[in-house]
Amino acid sequence: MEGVDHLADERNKAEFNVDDMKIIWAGSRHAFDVSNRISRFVATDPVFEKSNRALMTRKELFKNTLKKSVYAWKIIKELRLSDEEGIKLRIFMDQPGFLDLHWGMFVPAIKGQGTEEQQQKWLSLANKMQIIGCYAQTELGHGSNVQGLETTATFDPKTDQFIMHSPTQTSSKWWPGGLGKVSTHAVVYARLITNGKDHGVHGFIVQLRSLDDHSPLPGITIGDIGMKFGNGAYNSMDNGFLMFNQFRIPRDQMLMRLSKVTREGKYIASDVPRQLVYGTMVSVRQTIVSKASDALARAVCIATRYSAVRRQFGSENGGIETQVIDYKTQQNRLFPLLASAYAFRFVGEWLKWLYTDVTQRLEASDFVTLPEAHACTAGLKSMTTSATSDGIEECRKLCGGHGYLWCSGLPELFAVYVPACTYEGDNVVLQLQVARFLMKTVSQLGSGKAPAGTTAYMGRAQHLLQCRSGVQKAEDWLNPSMVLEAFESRALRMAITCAKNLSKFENQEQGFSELLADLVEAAIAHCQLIVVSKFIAKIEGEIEGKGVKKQLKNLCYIYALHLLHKHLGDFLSTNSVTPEQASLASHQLRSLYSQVRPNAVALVDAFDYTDHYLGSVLGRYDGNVYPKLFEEALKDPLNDSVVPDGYHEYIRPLIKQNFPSAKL
Ligand SMILES: CCCCCCCCCCCCCCCC(=O)SCCNC(=O)CCNC(=O)[C@H](O)C(C)(C)COP(=O)(O)OP(=O)(O)OC[C@H]1O[C@@H](n2cnc3c(N)ncnc32)[C@H](O)[C@@H]1OP(=O)(O)O
Ligand SMILES: Cc1cc2nc3c(=O)[nH]c(=O)nc-3n(C[C@H](O)[C@H](O)[C@H](O)COP(=O)(O)OP(=O)(O)OC[C@H]3O[C@@H](n4cnc5c(N)ncnc54)[C@H](O)[C@@H]3O)c2cc1C
Repeated sequence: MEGVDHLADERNKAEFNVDDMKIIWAGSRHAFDVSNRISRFVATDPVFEKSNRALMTRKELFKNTLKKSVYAWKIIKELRLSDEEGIKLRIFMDQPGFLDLHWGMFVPAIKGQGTEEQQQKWLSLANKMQIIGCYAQTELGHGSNVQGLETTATFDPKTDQFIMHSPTQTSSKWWPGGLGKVSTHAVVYARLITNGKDHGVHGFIVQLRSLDDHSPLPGITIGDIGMKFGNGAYNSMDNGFLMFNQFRIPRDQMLMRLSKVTREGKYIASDVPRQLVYGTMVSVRQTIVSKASDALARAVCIATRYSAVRRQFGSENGGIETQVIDYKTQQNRLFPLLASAYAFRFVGEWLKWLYTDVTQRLEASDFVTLPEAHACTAGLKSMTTSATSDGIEECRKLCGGHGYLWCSGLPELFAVYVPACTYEGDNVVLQLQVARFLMKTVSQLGSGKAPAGTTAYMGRAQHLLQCRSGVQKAEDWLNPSMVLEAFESRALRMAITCAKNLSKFENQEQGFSELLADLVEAAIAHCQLIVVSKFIAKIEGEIEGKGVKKQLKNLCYIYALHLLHKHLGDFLSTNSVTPEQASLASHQLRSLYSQVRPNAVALVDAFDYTDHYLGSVLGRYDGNVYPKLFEEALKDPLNDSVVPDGYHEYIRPLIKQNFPSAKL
C-alpha cells in the first residue's frame, strides 16, 4: 500500500538512536548535513532520473551522461557549491562519466606533479572546465607494469619541443576514462628521452582535440574502446584509445615538479623519490577505500530491507511465514557484510588522515612515511574492493530470484563496481606491493630500526611468535586485546614464514616469484589486521548517541570474528588460536547476530540513502516491494503490446507447424 511503512515494526525494534548513528556514518554533523541536502536535491530533480538507463542504447546513454554532467556543473557554478558539495553531487548523480576523471585524476595529477607556473596556467583552465582532461597511463600492452610503458616523449632541442610517439600497436593508450569522446586534454605518461637516453616514465600535458570543433589534432588518432560488462553500468564512460604519430608539444608541457628538462635538453632529476610520479594513483586509491564502504552499504541496505520484507516457510496453522532475515544462514551471510560496510567506513576515515599526513610531510620534504602510505593505500584498496565486489554479489543471492532483476539495483551496482578490483591497480599486483613492504620490514627486525605505524606490532615479534591466545570462554572474544593479539600473531607468523621460505632461495626475486600466492595471503592478513585495529580504535574512542556505541561494538566483533571463521586455516596453522577457541568464536558470533537482528533495518537506515540513490525496488525505504515489482515489470517495452513483435513471423508458424520457407 502506498504511503504505508511496511518496515515500521522493524524500525520500532531498534535499540539505538538512528539519527545519532547517521552522524557517525557520515563522519560529522556537517558532513551529514551536506550529504543529506545534496542527495535529496538530486533525488527530486528530473534531469537526474536514472531508472531508464538499462534500456538506453550506448549512444543514448553517453549523451544522457553528457547532459547530466554538464547540468551538474551548471548547478555547482550557479549555486556556488563548495568542493565538498560538488563531490557529493557527482556521487549522488550516480553515473560514471568524464567528470570523475577530470576532477579525480587530471586535476590532481597537475596539482601533484606540475610546477607552480604550470599549475597556474593549467588549473585556471581546468578549474573552470574550459579544458576537459583525463589520465592516460595504461596502454594496450601494459597496465600493471608502468615501467614497461612504450609511448615515447623525445626532446627535440632544435624546436624546444617533445615529440610524442606511439612506436608500436601495444603502445596505444587504452582504457583512460573520458578519453574516447570527451577530453580535450590528457596527462599522458610516456618514456622521456633526451640526447638518446631513456629516463623512464614521466607525465606530460597534451592537448588532444581542437577547442573549436573538437576534432582530434593532426598526429592524433583517438576513439572509444567499445562496450564493457553489463547494461548501462560503466558504459556511460567513454574509455578510450589514443595513438600519437610524431605529435609535438612545447617543452613546458612536461610536468616538471619532480624532474626537469632544460632548454639545452639536460635532464635534471630532483632529490625527491621517483615514486612521486605515481602520486595520483596513491591519492585515488585512498578515495576508493571510502567509496568501497559506500557501494557495499548500498548493497547491504537493499538486502537487509528486502530480507525483512520477504517471507518463506514456517507458517503454522495458516499463520504468517518467517521473515527470511530470521534464518541464521541469512544472518551469517548478511551481517558480516553489514559489519564490513561500517569497518570500511572507519578504515577509510583513518586512511584519509594518513594520506593528509603524508601529503603534508612530502611538502616539507619528509619522505619517511611514503612507503607506509603506499603500502596502506595499495593494500586497503585491494582488500576493500575485492570484499565489496564479492559482497554485492552475495547480496544479490541473499535477495533470491528477485535480486537478479535489474530493478533490484544489484546487477547494475555489481557491473559498475567490479572493475574497481582492476582499475587503479590490479588487486593481486597491489597486494604484492604490500608483501614487498612486509618482507622488507621483517628483514629489518633486530637491526635496531623499530617498525612504526601499521607494522609497529612487528616490533613485538618475540612475544607474538610465542604467545598462546588466552581465550577461554565465548565472551573473551569481546575483549579487544585478545582479538587484536590473535590477528597480530596470525599476520606476523604468516609474514615470518614467507620470509623464512624466501631466505631458502639463493635468488630473492626467483624466491619471490615462487612464493607469490603465500605472499598475497600474508599481505591480506596484514590488511585485515589494519581494518580490525582501526575499528577497535573507533569503538574505544568517544562515541555519542543513545545505544550507538553498543551497536558499533557488536558490528566490530562480528567483523573480526567472521574473518577469523573465514580464514580459520590461517589462524589454526599459525597456532594463533586452537580449534576450541575457534568454536568459541563461532558461538560468540551467533550471539552477536541475535543482538544485531532487531537493529538491522535501523543500522542500514543510518546510511541515509534516498530511494533514488539506491535505485532498487527491493531496497525501498517503505518496504512496499510487491506492487512496485509489478509496476516495474509493466514498464518494460516487451509489455507494450500483449502479442509481441515476431508472433506472425516465428511463434505462429511454429505452433501451426507451418514453416513456409524451411528446408529441413
Ligand atoms: C563520483 C565522484 C567520486 C570522486 C572520487 C574520484 C575517483 C576517481 C575515479 C576513479 C575511476 C577509475 C579510474 C581508474 C584510473 C586508472 O586505473 S589509472 C591507471 C592505474 N594504474 C595502476 O594502478 C598501475 C598499477 N601499477 C603500479 O602502480 C606500479 O607499476 C607498481 C605495480 C607499483 C610497480 O611499480 P614499479 O615502479 O615497477 O615498482 P617496484 O619495482 O615494484 O617498486 C619500486 C619501489 O617503488 C615503491 N612504489 C611503487 N609504487 C609506489 C607508489 N605509488 N608510491 C610510493 N612508492 C611506490 C615500491 O614500494 C618500491 O619501493 P622499494 O622497495 O624500492 O623501497
Ligand atoms: C573500467 C576501467 C577504467 C580504467 N580507467 C583508466 C584510466 O582512466 N586511465 C588509465 O591509465 N587506465 C585506466 N584503466 C586501466 C587499469 O588501470 C588497468 O587495467 C589496471 O592497472 C590493470 O592492468 P592490466 O590491465 O595491464 O592488467 P594485467 O597486469 O595484464 O593483469 C592480468 C592478470 O595478470 C596478473 N598479473 C599481472 N602482473 C602480475 C605480477 N607481477 N604478479 C602476479 N600476477 C600478475 C593480474 O593479477 C591479472 O590477474 C582502467 C581500467 C578499467 C577496467
